[in-house]
Amino acid sequence: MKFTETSLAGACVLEIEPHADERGFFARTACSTTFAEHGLNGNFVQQSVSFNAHRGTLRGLHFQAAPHEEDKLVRVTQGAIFDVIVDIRQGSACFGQWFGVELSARNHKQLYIPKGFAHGFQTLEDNCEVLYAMTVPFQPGSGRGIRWDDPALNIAWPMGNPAMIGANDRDLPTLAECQLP
Ligand SMILES: Cc1cn([C@H]2C[C@H](O)[C@@H](COP(=O)(O)OP(=O)(O)O[C@H]3O[C@@H](C)C(=O)[C@@H](O)[C@H]3O)O2)c(=O)[nH]c1=O
Repeated sequence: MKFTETSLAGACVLEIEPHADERGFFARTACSTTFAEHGLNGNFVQQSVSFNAHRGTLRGLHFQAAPHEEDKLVRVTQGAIFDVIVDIRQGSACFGQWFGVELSARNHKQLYIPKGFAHGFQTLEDNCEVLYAMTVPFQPGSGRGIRWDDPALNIAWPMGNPAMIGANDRDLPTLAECQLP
């Protein structure tokens, strides 16, 4: 696996190193030992899938409140998304900054998102399937969000206004209005 740190310290883009032959290829997508060597937590306790029928669908920006903050590893098994993280670590030099990367079934890239980040994505195609691995179990009631169009964040969503967005994501607070972990 190739690890590339993003502009937001601690968050990494991971690329596979395929062993190719006439059948196709084999590649490791996660390894707790290798992750630890890069300062990442690879001890995932849950995995979930998100299916999105329509291009332009937006989910986010989400995080879990303390003490349930989670590290996440995100990848796409069908279609393509623009995946976004926002640094919400109080005292961080990058607080309030965002980073985005295209994750697709074709490029096999993954985004490692440490605790202290809000996360969201916009689908770039119809029928996108997104896989998440998390280091902390889902805690009903601890989910928090920041509005996708917070002017202070100024995220350049590639498809513009969401073609679809969940009811819970329509009226989220801005980062400045949020109670942070
Ligand atoms: C996130 C989550 C939700 N659920 C349930 C709660 C709810 O009834 C239903 C749908 O949940 P949501 O509407 O919150 O799903 P969604 O809006 O897709 O939430 C996800 O958004 C992206 C951006 C993330 O980063 C994820 O961590 C997660 O927050 O699934 C679980 O059972 N386990 C989970 O881990």
